[in-house]
Amino acid sequence: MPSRSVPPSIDGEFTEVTRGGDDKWLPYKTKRLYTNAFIIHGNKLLLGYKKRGFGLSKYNGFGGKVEPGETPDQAAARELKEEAGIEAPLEHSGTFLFVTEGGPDWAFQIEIYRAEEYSGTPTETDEMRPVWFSIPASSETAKAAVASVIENVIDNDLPPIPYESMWDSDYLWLPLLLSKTHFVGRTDFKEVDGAFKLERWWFGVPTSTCT
Ligand SMILES: CNc1ncnc2c1ncn2[C@@H]1O[C@H](COP(=O)(O)OP(=O)(O)OP(=O)(O)O)[C@@H](O)[C@H]1O
Repeated sequence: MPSRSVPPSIDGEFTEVTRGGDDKWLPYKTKRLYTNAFIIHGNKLLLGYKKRGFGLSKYNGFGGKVEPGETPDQAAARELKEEAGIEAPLEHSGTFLFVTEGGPDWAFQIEIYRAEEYSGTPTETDEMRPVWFSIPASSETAKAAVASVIENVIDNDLPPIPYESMWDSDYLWLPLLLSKTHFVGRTDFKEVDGAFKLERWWFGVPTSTCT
């Protein structure tokens, strides 16, 4: 059987990590840039509970639209400060394109960031309520957990990452972010009665990082 091609929006050499659904990728006219930032502190992950607007009642990283004249890096730092009240040395971790059937004719291009340190105190704002979750142990996170014990920031009483209250595609790429693996991806959703259903997806990592 011939191997299936990567989605048309993916440029460059990437090795597939996961895909699902058919190959009928939705068309879109333009892309709009957004950011999403995640703080990983020892074995804890900081998420925000969205109190208004797009993604209402979901847990997500902190982020929003890249404003005219801003780079995505600048927007990510600004949104983290505005929505969670903190600053962090954010590193770019991945990019994905999100298109919705029954939604706008443009695609969200979401630039994802991570940081393992931060300054300030996560503070609830009009838009987001920051909440810590525990990161499950794996070979990578076990190392972080050891570091947490040393730093005395370990906390075993936290709830696990609430994938059931997050975007349906988060479980596909969040483990890559947690393990510091750069990724690219594409998701197509269908909007039915205000709910977003994942229809097809593709995520990959740069071929040069594969062994
Ligand atoms: C599968 N789809 C998705 N998966 C994961 N995250 C997603 C997402 N689709 C949008 N997001 C994020 O949701 C935030 C919306 O931002 P949003 O509140 O609309 O922007 P901004 O803060 O600029 O708006 P206002 O100031 O309220 O106008 C922003 O972080 C964006 O990256």
